[in-house]
Amino acid sequence: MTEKLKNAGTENSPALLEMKNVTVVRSGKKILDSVSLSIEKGEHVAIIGPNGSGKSSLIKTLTKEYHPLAGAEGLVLKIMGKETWHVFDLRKLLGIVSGELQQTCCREITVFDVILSGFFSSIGIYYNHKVTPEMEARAEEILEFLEISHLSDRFMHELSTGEARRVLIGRALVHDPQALILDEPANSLDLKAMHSFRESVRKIAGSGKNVILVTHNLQDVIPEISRVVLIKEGKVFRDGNKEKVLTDANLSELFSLQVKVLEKDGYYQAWS
Ligand SMILES: Nc1ncnc2c1ncn2[C@@H]1O[C@H](COP(=O)(O)OP(=O)(O)OP(=O)(O)O)[C@@H](O)[C@H]1O
Repeated sequence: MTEKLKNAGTENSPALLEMKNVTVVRSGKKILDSVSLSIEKGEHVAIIGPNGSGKSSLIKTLTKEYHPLAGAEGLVLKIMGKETWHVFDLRKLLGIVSGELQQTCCREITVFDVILSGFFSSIGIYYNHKVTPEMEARAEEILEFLEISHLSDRFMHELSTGEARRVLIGRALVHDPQALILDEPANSLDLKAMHSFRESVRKIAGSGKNVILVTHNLQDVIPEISRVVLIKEGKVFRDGNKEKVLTDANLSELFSLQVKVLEKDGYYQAWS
């Protein structure tokens, strides 16, 4: 057992995540296999793996969309020290941005309404939603923080992918979550959009929240992320310090391909 697992949080300051022996089975297949992973409050972590390795399933297990196989020996799944969560409270704690969410939001809804709708866990504002002046002030504050106030009245379906991605970060931030979880965040962003996106995420990483980045692309790993977890075939394959984990040998074994890793100014790239 690693030191990180032994020391997962304390009673007064619990770990953001404590997972031990978590196995998830879907359609008769083990998609997570005895996963043990602990993430401290405020820690920034990249979870990297090939397509189909189980990254999104791991996140869906955190958000209670997928459930671990009950009865596994030594099974633990705690978030902020608690095993049982109301899904609504969990959504306030974990701000999630994914490609799936972007597809759902790509409609005739204004940016301002999409951000506000984070308060109601909806997409858009409906007649039964009571929007308070405090909520509007918070939405405006977030637009400013992310430097996207100029997009406020634009419709989501008219935005570029990069702009929309930053709006979704804004939606995820309304509740001031402890963790921002980004699932394949920079997919299909061009160089400039990727730069703006990274700058937004770096700002959030500097604000004391956890940034948990799920990706198969090394370029997404911002310098603030110091720990990397490699996932292969539903298992934790490597877990540790970024410099020690992101090696040619580890990445080659992870992707079953000869891979060369390059680092420049705190950013990484993989060549095959
Ligand atoms: N609900 C489900 N029912 C059946 N199989 C599933 C389900 N969800 C995930 N899987 C399978 O579990 C495996 C892991 O999927 P997952 O989406 O977690 O991978 P991933 O690492 O996020 O992949 P990608 O990088 O392509 O998004 C895949 O083989 C997938 O087909």
